[in-house]
Amino acid sequence: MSFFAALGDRIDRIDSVVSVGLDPDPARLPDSVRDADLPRFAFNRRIIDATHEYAAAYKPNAAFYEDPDGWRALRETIAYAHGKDVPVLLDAKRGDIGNTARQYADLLEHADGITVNPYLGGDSLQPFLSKAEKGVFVLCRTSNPGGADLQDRELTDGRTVYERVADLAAGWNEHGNVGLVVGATAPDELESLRDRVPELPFLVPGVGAQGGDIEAAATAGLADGVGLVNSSRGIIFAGEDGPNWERAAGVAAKRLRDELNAYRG
Ligand SMILES: O=C(O)c1cc(=O)[nH]c(=O)n1[C@@H]1O[C@H](COP(=O)(O)O)[C@@H](O)[C@H]1O
Repeated sequence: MSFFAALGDRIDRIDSVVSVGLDPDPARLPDSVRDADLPRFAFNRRIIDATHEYAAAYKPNAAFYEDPDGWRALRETIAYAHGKDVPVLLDAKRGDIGNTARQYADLLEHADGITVNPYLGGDSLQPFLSKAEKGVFVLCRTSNPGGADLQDRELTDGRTVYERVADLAAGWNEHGNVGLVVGATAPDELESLRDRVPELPFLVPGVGAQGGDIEAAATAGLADGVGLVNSSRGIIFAGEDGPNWERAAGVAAKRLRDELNAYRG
């Protein structure tokens, strides 16, 4: 089954579009997991136990795993999430010349989808796009303050760079496996992109710790009901190092689901 068909099924089954970001910052891990063989996996496993009934997907960001133990923790995390029947989107933001991109695309062996960077153009993304059953989310209008520096620039044809990316991504969607990454901190752009590429599901990060717009995320993020709204720190560190940190994560995931559902209608 294709990534978006499976994601749509999961969204319908649990009535949630929440993506739980698994970004286990080592400096913030609770004491109770620090002595585990793989502390990041021990943490993620307990977060997954506490949140899976609200999680349409998990999104581990590769930055938190790029060392030998980290890769082991990531693989265990993905397998554990799959054991709970939750798809996993690897937030890797990759993009490179074809020969290198083919190696990066092997990252998709274990995950169900990936985030990619369009800066090197269409050929650099082919190794990802050609994996028809995997989801490929193209960075379009990012949530960080500097996202505007390049992405909002106007091109000679009057389009902004992020609009051009959206148009290109729509053209790359030969297998129906392409989505866009659009931050909730840019609600106007989010809404105009929904009108521009109505068929593309969005991954919308930036709610929670970055203070993004939940209403815009819930209304503009979805294409025919399919899309994801991600919170990482706002869920996984909701209880910080308190004794009930897992419970706090579960409560935060449920709260985000309910807030989004109030606007999903
Ligand atoms: O691709 C992403 O997921 C992403 C794109 C973007 O524009 N902004 C953004 O915050 N992200 C990621 O989404 C997550 C947000 O984390 P929190 O701010 O803790 O919710 C991090 O893993 C970011 O790298």
